[in-house]
Amino acid sequence: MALKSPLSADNAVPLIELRDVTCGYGDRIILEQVNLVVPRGKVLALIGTSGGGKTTVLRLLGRQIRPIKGQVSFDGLDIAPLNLTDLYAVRRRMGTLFQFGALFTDLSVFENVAFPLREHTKLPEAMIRDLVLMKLNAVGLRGARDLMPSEISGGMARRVALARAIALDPDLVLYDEPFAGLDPISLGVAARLIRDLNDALGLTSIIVSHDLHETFAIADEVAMIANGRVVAQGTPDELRRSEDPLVRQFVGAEPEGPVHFHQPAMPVMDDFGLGARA
Ligand SMILES: Nc1ncnc2c1ncn2[C@@H]1O[C@H](COP(=O)(O)OP(=O)(O)OP(=O)(O)O)[C@@H](O)[C@H]1O
Repeated sequence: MALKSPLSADNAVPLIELRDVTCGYGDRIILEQVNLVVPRGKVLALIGTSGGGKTTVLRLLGRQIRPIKGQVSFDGLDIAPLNLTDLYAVRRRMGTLFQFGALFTDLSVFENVAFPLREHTKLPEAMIRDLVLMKLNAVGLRGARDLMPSEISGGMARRVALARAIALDPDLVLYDEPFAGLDPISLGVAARLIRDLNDALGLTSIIVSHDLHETFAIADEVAMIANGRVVAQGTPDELRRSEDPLVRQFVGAEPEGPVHFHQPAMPVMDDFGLGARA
């Protein structure tokens, strides 16, 4: 398969589309009839309650899990029937930055960013060097190339992970909690960088985050997932102004509302053995 599908040039085709997707783990349904469109060039934030299924959406896109029903399309291509070679070609077009960046601790900053290039290409060393330094420059860390992960701050580590995520010039970058554990300044820097790289490199980005303030500041669109469904999708302003009780509860951080606080469980009396004693 060609690295880019013939549909790549067609801007009318969204880069990502989930159509009526139902999926879960074992017998447990997590997402039900979810529809989600991510237009090219945009930054989409996925927000919602813990355990609502945001990371599951990212797993669907990488086909780490498959839908029970419905279709997941990348660049107009249904990814469910792809053979492994074609699936890997699609995955190469997706960069990922998962929680805390997870750098290889025994590799230098330079080697961390070079890793995907060495794994997935046969480029000569001189070209790998240039590409790595370009990516490190883009995140402001060209000067940190020889440091080890233990010698850099958490914010710097996140930026190295970002350079690694874009090493192969992906079309799509998936961020799962990219701001977790960062101080407010590093968080602001990381958020701005995600936005700037998205625009400068012509990427499309999906960010799963609980940091609504930073996420709303950089996202073009926000989709909220609750109770297994996309309950709202719109611009940050549209979500802020939403009258939907679910959205208001979450965006306004109100403890009471339609989002369930408790995981479904047997009655509390039964769990503590009190039901039978009455
Ligand atoms: N591999 C798995 N096997 C079984 N259940 C899983 C698995 N991964 C996730 N789940 C369950 O699926 C639900 C959705 O998980 P997911 O990680 O997608 O939620 P999330 O919205 O990303 O949550 P958070 O904001 O806490 O990261 C959770 O209830 C979780 O327990």
